[in-house]
Amino acid sequence: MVEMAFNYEVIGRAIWGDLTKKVAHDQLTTINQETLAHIKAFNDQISMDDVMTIYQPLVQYIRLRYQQYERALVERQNFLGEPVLKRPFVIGVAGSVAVGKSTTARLLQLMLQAEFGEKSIALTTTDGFLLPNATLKARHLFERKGFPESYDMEALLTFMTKLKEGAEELRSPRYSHEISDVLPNTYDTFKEPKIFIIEGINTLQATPNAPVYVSDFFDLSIYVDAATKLIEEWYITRFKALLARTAQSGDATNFFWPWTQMPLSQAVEIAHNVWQDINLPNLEQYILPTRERADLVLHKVSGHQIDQVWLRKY
Ligand SMILES: Nc1ncnc2c1ncn2[C@@H]1O[C@H](COP(=O)(O)OP(=O)(O)O)[C@@H](O)[C@H]1O
Ligand SMILES: CC(C)(COP(=O)(O)O)[C@@H](O)C(=O)NCCC(=O)O
Repeated sequence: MVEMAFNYEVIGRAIWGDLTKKVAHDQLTTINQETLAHIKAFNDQISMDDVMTIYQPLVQYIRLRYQQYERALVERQNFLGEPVLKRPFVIGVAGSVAVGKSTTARLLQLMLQAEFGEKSIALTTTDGFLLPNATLKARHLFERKGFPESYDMEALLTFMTKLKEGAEELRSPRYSHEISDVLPNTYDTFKEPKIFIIEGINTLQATPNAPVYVSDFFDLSIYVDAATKLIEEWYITRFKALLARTAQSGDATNFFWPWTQMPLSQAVEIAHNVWQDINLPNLEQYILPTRERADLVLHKVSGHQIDQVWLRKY
């Protein structure tokens, strides 16, 4: 049996946190008050200690990788005697449902925007490429939501191809956790970003019947990891927050409304069952086995604190 994580350099929080101190001062991004305010406004639960200790060195590392990427692109086009193309540097973020992928991706977007400019950094999620709930139900796939067959992988691969071809304008369908469905005719649009972040449970998965993987389009991949029991806890906390928001809105058409009309303990029990029957098997069978594909693993412990960063050696 091959030991897990054997292909990674496992770097503890304190050592990782010290890395930016070794970067020449003129290259160091200082997180200004404005960026901190944006982060707080987006999620006030995010620890500022994590922002400084984990994310600041990570942004430095991404900048390094971005510079290497740009150089390689110029050298390749020079070799071919062709003009240099505008191809975004693509970062994929993977991990379980509710592990914190979208929070990590948004945090990275805000921090990279401070460095590269707001318009340069775009973000989308593969949730938008899920088949709509009505289609999943019609195909008897609703209990398989999040599993590979519940996505329109062809549309996702077409999107990735256009993105890397440097399309001038591009759009991706939007998913809403509030209604737990893809929003009809609602898109995010992108105009030639320098860095494109795409997050989703399936970003490192193989694509059945297609010659390429989504991750073939990535220049850097990140897997957000944690013990399964903790992720289940975070899933339930998020569920309760969504219920509270729905109850407060008084919107009886909301997907979560029926759960607001029963005792909380009963609703939470249903959520535990959804975790047990859908999201946990998906994690064990399809998501966790992709972890070792990632260039970098952010390992979380209680309270979402990152205790280790794993950097792939080979
Ligand atoms: N760094 C963090 N600090 C505090 N809470 C977090 C952090 N990351 C995620 N969360 C919370 O954990 C839950 C799941 O996070 P989310 O980003 O929605 O996960 P995912 O996109 O992987 O499903 C949410 O309630 C979110 O607010
Ligand atoms: C949309 C998802 C597949 C992916 O979610 P995410 O990683 O954004 O949390 C997931 O949230 C989901 O809906 N799973 C199906 C079972 C459930 O309702 O949780």
